[in-house]
Parts: sequence; C-alpha cells; structure tokens
Amino acid sequence: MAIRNVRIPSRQLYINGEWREPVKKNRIPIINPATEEIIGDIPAATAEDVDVAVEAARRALARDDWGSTTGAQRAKYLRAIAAKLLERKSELATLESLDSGKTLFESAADMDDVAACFEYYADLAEALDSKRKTPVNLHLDSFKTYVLREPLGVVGLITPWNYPLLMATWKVAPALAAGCAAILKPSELASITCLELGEICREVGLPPGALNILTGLGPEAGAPLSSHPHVDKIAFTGSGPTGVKIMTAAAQLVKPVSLELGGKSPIVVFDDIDNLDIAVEWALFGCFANTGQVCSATSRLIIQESIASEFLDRLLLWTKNIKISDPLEEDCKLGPVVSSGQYEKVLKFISNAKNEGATILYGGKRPEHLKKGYYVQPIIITDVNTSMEIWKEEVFGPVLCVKTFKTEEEAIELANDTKYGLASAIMSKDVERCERFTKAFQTGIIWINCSQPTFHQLPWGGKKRSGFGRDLGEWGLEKYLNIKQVTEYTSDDAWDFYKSPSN
Ligand SMILES: NC(=O)C1=CN([C@@H]2O[C@H](COP(=O)(O)OP(=O)(O)OC[C@H]3O[C@@H](n4cnc5c(N)ncnc54)[C@H](O)[C@@H]3O)[C@@H](O)[C@H]2O)C=CC1
Ligand code: BAL
Ligand code: NA
Repeated sequence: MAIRNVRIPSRQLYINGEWREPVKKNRIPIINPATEEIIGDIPAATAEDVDVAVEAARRALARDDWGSTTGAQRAKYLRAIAAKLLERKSELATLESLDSGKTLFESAADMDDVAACFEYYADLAEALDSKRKTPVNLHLDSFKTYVLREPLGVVGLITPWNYPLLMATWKVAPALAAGCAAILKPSELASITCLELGEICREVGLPPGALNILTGLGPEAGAPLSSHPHVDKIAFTGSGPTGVKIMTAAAQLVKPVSLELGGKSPIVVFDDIDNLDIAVEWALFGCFANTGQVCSATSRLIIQESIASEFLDRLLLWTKNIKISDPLEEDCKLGPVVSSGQYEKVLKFISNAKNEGATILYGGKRPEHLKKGYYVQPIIITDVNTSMEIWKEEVFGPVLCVKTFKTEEEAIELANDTKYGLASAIMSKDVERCERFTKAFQTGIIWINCSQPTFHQLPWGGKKRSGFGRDLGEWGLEKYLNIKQVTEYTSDDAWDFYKSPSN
C-alpha cells in the first residue's frame, strides 16, 4: 500500500540474514493511529520462530565471520548501517509517523539520532579492541593475570512503540558493538521501521544471525524469548507489569535482565527563574513532546506558589497554541496517541481524575477539527492531591498535573513522592539550590533548567520501580560484555599445599 508516496513494505521475520515466514504463518494488522486505517501487516512470531532465531544467533557466535570479529570489523558494519539509514531517512521517518502517530519532525529527529547512535557505538566497538585484554599486576612473581571483556552471548532485546526504531537502536547498536548476537522483539503496535532495519542489515552484509528481528505479540513472541534457556540476557524497555513478567521468567534461569520501566517524573519550578516563558516552554516540552508518550516525561509540575497563577496563565496560552493535526502535516506538534487501547487508557485517566475531584484546567477532549484518529487535546489538571491516581500513575499521554509548594523542603518531598525513579527536572537560577536538588532527587536522570534533552553519550535508566541497568554511553555497552578473569601460575615451584607422597 502506498501512502503519501511511501510504500508500506510487506516483510517476513528477519532470521539468519534472510526473510522467513513465521512457522504459524500468522500476521498482525498495522494501524495508522491518525486515520484508524489498516495500512499493512507484520508477521506474528511464536515460540517456534524464537527457537529458530536463537539457534541462528548461537551459530553466528560460533562462526568466525561474527564470533571472531574484532571491534574494528564490527564498527564497519555499524557505520554501514548508519549510512544506509541516513540514505533512507525521509522514507523511514514517514513510515515511523504512519505507524506510531509521531509528528514527522520528531520522526526525522529520531532517524538522525538512530544513525548517530550506530556511529557512536561504532567508535566504542573500535575502542574495545585495545581494552579487550587488560593485564592486572598483582605484584607477585608467581602469577600472571589479565581480564578479558568478551561478548555476553545471545541477547534478547524487547522494545516499546513510543520511539520504535530509536529504542531498538539503544539496545541493538551496543549489543552488536560488543559482539553479541541479538534477537530484537519490537512492539506489535509499531514495528515497520524495525523490520526495515533488517533489510538494511541484509544489504550491508551483516553476517547471518548476528541480528534477528521477530515481530509479534508480547505473550507469544516476547515471553518465549525471556524464558529461552539459550538466551543469555534480556534488555527491556516498556511497562512495569511486563517488566515484572520478564524478570520473573528470567529469574527461573538466573538470566540477567535490564529494565527501563517508565515513570511519573517531576519538574520543580522556583520563583527565581529569569524568564517565565522559557520555563513554560520546557514544562510543555517535558510533558507534551511525542504526545506525552515518553518514559521520562515530566508529567508532574511542582510550582512555587508565588508564581503559580502567572505561570499557569502562560502555560495555558502556550498549550492552546500547539498545532494538533495529522502527524505528516507541516508544523504539527501533537499527533494522535499510538493505538485505540492507549487512547481509551488516557481518557479513563482523565475521567478518573475528574471523579476524584481534580479540576481539568484545559483540554482532554477530541479536537473538533479531527473526526477520526486517536487524538486528544493536551490536558492540564489542577487541584490534585497526592492520593489521586493522576498524581501516582504513569499515563503515557499528554497529561500534565500540577501542584504548588511554598518551601524547598515541601518541593523535594513532593518530587520524590512516587514509586518511580527515572528522571527529575528543576528550574531555578540558584546554582546551590540546583546542587541540593541534584543530590536529593531519587532518580537516574536529572535535568537542570530543561527537561528531556537526551544524549547518547550519557547513561539512561532509573531506580525504584523505574527499573535498573543503563542504556547508552559506555554503560550501555558494558551490559553486553562478559568480564572474564584469567589467572596463570608462572612459577616452576610446586604449590606445596599438600604433602608430596614421594617425600
Ligand atoms: N518505559 C517506556 O518507555 C514505556 C512504557 N509504556 C507503558 O506501558 C503501557 C502499556 O503499553 P504496552 O505497549 O502494552 O507495553 P508493554 O510493556 O506491554 O510492551 C513493551 C514490549 O514488551 C512486549 N511484551 C508484552 N508482554 C510481554 C511478555 N509477557 N513477555 C515479554 N514481552 C512482552 C511487547 O510486545 C512490547 O514489545 C503504556 O501505557 C505505558 O504506560 C509503554 C511503552 C514504553
Ligand atoms: N527520550 C526518550 C526515551 C524513552 O521514552 O524511552
Ligand atoms: Na501502528
């Protein structure tokens, strides 16, 4: 099917370097959330296909063309992938928007980030060659020791729909850089661009089995991957309940996992900020970018009482000015949410908030000019108390709830009043106060005078119920490495622990 001059490719599962029909031959429709139309379909993998892909991955590790590569050789593949991605950037960005509802501007930015992330891990793969073997000096004559950093093995990468190709890349690029063989299971709600990554890997001649891509439903394709005895690690980004299932399955085999499970992140705004509009825009971007479907969205605005009224007035003006439209339209700043399920979920959160006594200051309805599609106006909710669902639970939609504070102590208590621990933001020009908050925030990511800017050189992940482990940066590579110590006895003398029978 061709939409706006982009053909939706029809693909199979990408296993062992080729396209392969799923054993059970099932397919899942692709729905464009802007129109609610079916625009194609993706293959639905099951446990049988997981077995085939895991075997292909194991064989890749055993073969010299992947298992014995240097980091420099792997870097060449990663750079070739990045180059192909950029060649197809505009097509891939359109496909991402059609599949997920992301604005075309954000999809295009994602494709740049995806290519840059492959390039970044190409550099780290090269650097790994000099760090592969590290001597450790024990200051003993009788022992020579060193530490090897080796690929961990076969890794399962289970990813969400909010940044479909980018979240996959945060795991695929470092896994390949480390020399692992990977099986990617993208979200069934948005898999098109991840399948195209398969085509790109085929074109650049990535050795068969190094990366396998299995689209399909979570319980049918993700669960058998998590519990597979020959998968050495699972890296997951998605919801808390699914994270618990994956960790439980992996625990039976003592399989390591890393989990990035979203949050309910605070943005604390103090009255000493110089420019109200600049702070307002960050608050807006922090919660409404990507239609609020961001794990680190700062969806709790905690504002100093002295400026609350003026701040909210401006926030309202800015919010009303956001262009909501088909994500492919120029200047669109807010597209639909990803699916009918997510749409219903967002609307339910809003009605629950009303029923619990909160005030809908603005939004939360279907925009009048959009009759179809999973569109909802951005929402600002006030009169919130800390026992309300809207204060406590992740919505994953353009929903901002607001509370005020008087003192710094009160602000930090409100900020940390959450089971999650992914990100926190503070807006203040007082450097020492920002330092105090940096220490006090119980999260893995701190933003000062901004919210959301993300750089692939920096560790990404949280604490508390937001999970553990880190993507990105050198930390994102380490998790795909096995650290192996080698201890050699170099003395000609006997060990002399036991009495020799010949004496
Ligand atoms: N932390 C984050 O970045 C994300 C958080 N979410 C949250 O999750 C909510 C629900 O969204 P979903 O798409 O249903 O998230 P989900 O957590 O169910 O899906 C994420 C991935 O896990 C897979 N999966 C589902 N069940 C599985 C199982 N039993 N074993 C292995 N893999 C499984 C899915 O197929 C998908 O690839 C959202 O409303 C949002 O609150 C959703 C996406 C991303
Ligand atoms: N910048 C966003 C990453 C995420 O939502 O997972
Ligand atoms: Na879709």
